[in-house]
Amino acid sequence: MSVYTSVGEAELAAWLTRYSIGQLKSLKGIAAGITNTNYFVDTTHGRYVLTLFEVLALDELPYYLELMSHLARHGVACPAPIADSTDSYASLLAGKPACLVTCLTGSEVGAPSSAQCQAVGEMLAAMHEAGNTFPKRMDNPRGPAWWSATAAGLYGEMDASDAASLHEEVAFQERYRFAHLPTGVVHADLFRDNVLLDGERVAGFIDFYYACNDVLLYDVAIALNDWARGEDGNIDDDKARALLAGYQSVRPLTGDERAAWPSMLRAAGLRFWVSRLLDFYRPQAGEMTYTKDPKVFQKVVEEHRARSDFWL
Ligand SMILES: Nc1ncnc2c1ncn2[C@@H]1O[C@H](COP(=O)(O)OP(=O)(O)OP(=O)(O)O)[C@@H](O)[C@H]1O
Ligand SMILES: N[C@@H](CCO)C(=O)O
Repeated sequence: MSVYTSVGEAELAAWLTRYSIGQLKSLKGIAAGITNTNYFVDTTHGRYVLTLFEVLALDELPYYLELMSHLARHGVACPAPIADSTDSYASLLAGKPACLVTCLTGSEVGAPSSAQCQAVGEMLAAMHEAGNTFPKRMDNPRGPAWWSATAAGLYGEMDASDAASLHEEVAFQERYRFAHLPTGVVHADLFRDNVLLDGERVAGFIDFYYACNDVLLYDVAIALNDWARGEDGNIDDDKARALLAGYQSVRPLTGDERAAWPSMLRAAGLRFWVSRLLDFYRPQAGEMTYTKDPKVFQKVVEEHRARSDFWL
């Protein structure tokens, strides 16, 4: 259940007068999602998605909403934010920062086919290319400095062999410098639950709230570690190759990127291993998240360590 903030029809109708999207017909809470409150909003002009932000503040939203607008304008499949009469994408509703975006077709796919993985890889590369002309910047709040410091605070509470494995990975990554690799706008959380698919077509990437400027290859590795991972936790070779083939059909990897790829797959796994450990050991009071299993990403990292074929 993810309607944390209730909005009444009268309150919404009054807020909608700032938009040029017709009259409110109905609103319906969206059950999926864990961070924000989402509603489908039907007006006389069509269907929109209303998001009330439960964590981000109003002044933090322009980077993300302007990025989505930029990407949609460039033909990347993602929701387009709707501007109000002050030309803003967000304002307060029921005391929360809120925005309206276009409603996409399609749905989340838990067990994607290789063709769907290929389509996601291709759209990710299109997103990276379109991001080249986005002028705003955002540092990655969950980069190497973050995961090293966060892991350091958790070793003492972890099982000794898990802590040793985590420490080994943090130390391994500290020896790598990815600064020479191509950078740009990355989604940074392109998991299966953040993509709507319509058959084999990507209907849209959603949830851009970890997007930032970072190494492009990192985004490919994050996506592959989730999209190609089967129920047994192992990476499926066909899906991994398909995602990479889709990506490279738009943006072929450079020689430096190919050389960095095995370490980058581990770095991308480490980031989610650490964030899931943090949620597990330090659940935030009042934060509306349920803990996802850190072991899944420990296994991903340890498998990549032992791997010899990286699908390139
Ligand atoms: N633009 C959109 N068009 C159609 N459906 C959407 C759109 N945005 C979100 N949804 C639907 O709403 C659900 C919840 O959205 P989302 O996953 O963004 O929730 P959240 O709580 O904001 O984020 P998260 O769950 O990742 O913390 C999605 O699974 C999707 O089904
Ligand atoms: N996609 C993340 C959660 C949101 O950042 C995970 O599965 O750990």
